[in-house]
Amino acid sequence: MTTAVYKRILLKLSGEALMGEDKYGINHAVMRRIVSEIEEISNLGIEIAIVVGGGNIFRGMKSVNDGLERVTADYMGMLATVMNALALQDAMKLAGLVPRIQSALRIEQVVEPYIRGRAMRYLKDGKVVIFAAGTGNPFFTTDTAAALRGMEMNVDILLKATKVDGIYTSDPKIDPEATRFHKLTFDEAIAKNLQVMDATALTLCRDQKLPLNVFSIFKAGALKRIITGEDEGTLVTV
Ligand SMILES: Nc1ncnc2c1ncn2[C@@H]1O[C@H](COP(=O)(O)OP(=O)(O)OP(=O)(O)O)[C@@H](O)[C@H]1O
Ligand SMILES: O=c1ccn([C@@H]2O[C@H](COP(=O)(O)O)[C@@H](O)[C@H]2O)c(=O)[nH]1
Repeated sequence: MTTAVYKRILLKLSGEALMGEDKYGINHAVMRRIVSEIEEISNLGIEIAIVVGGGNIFRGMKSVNDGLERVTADYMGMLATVMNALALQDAMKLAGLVPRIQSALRIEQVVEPYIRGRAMRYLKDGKVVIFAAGTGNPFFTTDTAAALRGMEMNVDILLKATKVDGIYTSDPKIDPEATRFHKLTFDEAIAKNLQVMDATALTLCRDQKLPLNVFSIFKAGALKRIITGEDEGTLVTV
């Protein structure tokens, strides 16, 4: 019998992961594969909260160079995460999961607003809660939203699902010599400025002692292996 070592998790899904090998947007075949990985751990009785990124559609900082005001660009980035959340919700429904989106920005005809108590109840009821629109504030990222919501939901661990299989000495997409860390402390990750996750998110996790595991969502079964306590990706602790 498979035994889970975590009861409740916060899964940060990178927006860029949702586009697979495409250049932009959502690749629905990739989305279905990701959902099937989530379904596998939901079947183990894990309570799952998700923060979804928006980098596959819009990144605030990038558009500032094209003449947008930073705050405008960041709101556009947050709205991009709502689009991803809607697509993820429908893919989850098709797979038989029961998702609920809560948004940090109020757009009530589309999704319900973030209400902590309600989100906690959904999790206890076995529903998958998708947090959209990041923190609701410009100048932040969805990594920081993941750390924040993870702490608010009292999760056991923050799992950052991305395109690379852990934290490397430098960006493995650029540096072929980069080597992967199995384990790190938050202080080491911050001091080495490893870029895989922003410093605000790392600091929040460190201060609240919320462990973090960075792994590849494209590696079949990786999510389940982490949940069952196997060594996968990079584990960051205090
Ligand atoms: N030291 C490092 N170790 C691992 N990955 C790194 C490192 N430095 C930079 N990266 C890059 O960081 C990326 C992980 O960030 P990712 O794009 O998943 O997060 P994000 O920016 O939060 O997501 P989104 O696409 O939603 O904006 C990897 O694809 C990798 O190329
Ligand atoms: O709390 C937040 C979260 C996000 N943003 C903006 O959205 C985009 C997309 O988020 P990613 O974390 O890069 O996936 C981000 O570039 C910001 O512009 C935000 O302003 N506040």
